[in-house]
Amino acid sequence: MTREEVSMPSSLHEDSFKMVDKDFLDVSSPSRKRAESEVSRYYDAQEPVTGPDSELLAGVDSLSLSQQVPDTDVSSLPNANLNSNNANGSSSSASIVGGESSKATGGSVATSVQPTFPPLQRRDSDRGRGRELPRKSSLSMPSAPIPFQHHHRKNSSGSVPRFYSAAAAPTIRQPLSQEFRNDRASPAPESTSVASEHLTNSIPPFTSNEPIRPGLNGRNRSLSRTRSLSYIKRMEPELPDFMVSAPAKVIMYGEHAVVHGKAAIAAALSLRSYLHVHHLPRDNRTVTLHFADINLNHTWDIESLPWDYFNSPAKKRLHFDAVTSLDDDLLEALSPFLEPIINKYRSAATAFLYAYLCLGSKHSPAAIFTLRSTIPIGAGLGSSASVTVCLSAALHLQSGMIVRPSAKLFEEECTRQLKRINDWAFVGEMCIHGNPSGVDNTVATGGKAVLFRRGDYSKPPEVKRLEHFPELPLMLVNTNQSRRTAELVANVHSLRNSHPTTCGLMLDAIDNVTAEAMMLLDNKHFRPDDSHLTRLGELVRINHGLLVSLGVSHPKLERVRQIVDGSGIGWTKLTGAGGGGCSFSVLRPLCGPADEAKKVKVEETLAEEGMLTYEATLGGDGVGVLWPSASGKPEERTPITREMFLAAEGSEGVEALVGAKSLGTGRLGWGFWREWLPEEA
Ligand SMILES: Nc1ncnc2c1ncn2[C@@H]1O[C@H](COP(=O)(O)OP(=O)(O)OP(=O)(O)O)[C@@H](O)[C@H]1O
Ligand SMILES: C[C@@](O)(CCO)CC(=O)[O-]
Repeated sequence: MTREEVSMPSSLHEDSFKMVDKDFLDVSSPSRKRAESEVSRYYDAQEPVTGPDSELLAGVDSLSLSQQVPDTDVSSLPNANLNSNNANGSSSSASIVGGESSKATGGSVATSVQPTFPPLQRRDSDRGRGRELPRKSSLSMPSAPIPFQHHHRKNSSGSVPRFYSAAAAPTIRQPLSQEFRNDRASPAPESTSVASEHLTNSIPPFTSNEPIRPGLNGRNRSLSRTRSLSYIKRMEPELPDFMVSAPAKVIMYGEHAVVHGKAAIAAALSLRSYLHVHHLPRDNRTVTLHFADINLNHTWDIESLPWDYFNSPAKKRLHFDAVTSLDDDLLEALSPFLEPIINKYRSAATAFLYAYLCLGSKHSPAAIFTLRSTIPIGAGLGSSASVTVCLSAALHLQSGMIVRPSAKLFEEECTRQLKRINDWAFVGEMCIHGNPSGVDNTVATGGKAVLFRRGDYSKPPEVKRLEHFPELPLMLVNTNQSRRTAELVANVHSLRNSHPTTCGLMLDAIDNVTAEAMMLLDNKHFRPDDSHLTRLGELVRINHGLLVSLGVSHPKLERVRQIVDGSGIGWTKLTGAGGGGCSFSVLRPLCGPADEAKKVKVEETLAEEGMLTYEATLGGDGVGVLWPSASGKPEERTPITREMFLAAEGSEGVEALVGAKSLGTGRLGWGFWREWLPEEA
């Protein structure tokens, strides 16, 4: 699909609104006029355009779509021939469902950020965030065989789905992608794909006193080597253990409105989820999902999962498919396998199993997926998206469908891999949220900051990276009031249905706020001084007021606002879905000890009322990988085992053990998919 490129005169307002709303492109649209006059009034009140602000204005010219990555036709991808490999020899188009799935979007999600960033510091004690020590995996499987009866049931379109016997089901053997083949030829260890590394590592060191006999092709080998190799092969895991990680996010402007086709600005936050993937010996055919933070620990027998159903030509989704809705039949096929999991967390397990079955095969390696997160759960900071990005990245790496980031990974391929991770993280978000916009998983995948808009859910979103996103003085507050994103999103939908005109205007107003903020935030001449911060702060306050009117605030959030407003230290807004969870305040520059004292007083008051205060760093890296999960110099690599990961104490312990700050980035530390050369360790 070709992205609509709009050519407009590069004036301040026109350029800045390009990505915000199609309405803005129409110079006569009321929303465009409103925002223009707002912004003009602001700049008229500033210094003349020859002063420092002229630089600010000039920088706005840089807001354009020109950096968007062009769309890519999937047929040109090295692994586009996947479908033709199925057992029943069906043609490639037969196994792709939906015309749209055959296209890659080219959405630009990769970012350019500083290599490391300080972890978010909790101000209060680590209350309530202690982590479990290792628990024994429970092997619980549905006793009934795979339910095939639902295959005969009518689907939503009224047709009777086909029955797929195991024999007729295609066995999809994934071909080596081009990058994999290239990388195998390359001696550089950091450029190997997951699968190629597995091939080189899978033969263990061998020593024997047996006489050497000539083997095939004249090569020497011993008999016991042949015997022990088959034994060792069974006992050896197929792949080394590895880890992936993805950040939390803060929505600065536009939450909820973004679900209704408006734009939002969001940035990655320095809190992260970490997923450890431990591979089991080949003769073990189980997969375990251990979400340690929520005490979810479940094991499935790989071969008894409904592979035939997921791999059937009508249902099969491929790595490069952009799936924009969940398949009810597939969900139903999964339900017996999810029954043993408590209701509250079933959606998180669904997110895993759905992607596991779509992206894997009966032959997927046996593994334990263990997740721990430093992100408060259900608090508006995108904890669910961070988890689904980790799951998506891990499953793609495991199947060899993406390669690890390295200096040799050219920019287009990096963007393509990020897109795959993001698209499948969105599928996980659909399992957890129901109706996500996709902004959370997009930021958690690409990191730094984005302007995001999804007008048409059947099409890829428009994403613009905010290259110049500034370092902002923010204070994050967690009200500790739990809530569910899915419910709040549904509430706004029903309010809009009851009051379409009024709610429509409020959503337009939020869109205007985002448009104005965009001009300040994506500007290399932005100065976090009083005048620019005041402007941003006012927009924060206006956006919060509109969210209150949409009914997504909470008395505790209003209490935070009251305390911060009362002290005069900044401007406050809820972030994420609201209904509790977190707020953030843009802080005024602190001028001397009196201001400092006010801030300390605010923090104390909030702590007395049971709320946690964080100092946040925005704009960090997106999804990253630690392959293998080990630390130290090449000659003394120490594996980071699942047990060590589970035993790490609290968020600080996790950060100290596996955080990018402690392990570094580059070949021996965390690697991030970025569109620039990673730093070598
Ligand atoms: N650490 C975690 N371990 C396992 N599951 C998690 C974890 N964090 C989040 N989840 C899943 O995500 C759900 C919370 O998602 P929800 O969207 O309600 O909150 P959020 O993503 O933190 O907030 P928002 O969507 O407003 O940013 C949990 O119920 C759980 O299913
Ligand atoms: C409330 C919402 O806008 C943000 C949640 O972080 C929902 C979404 O965009 O999916």
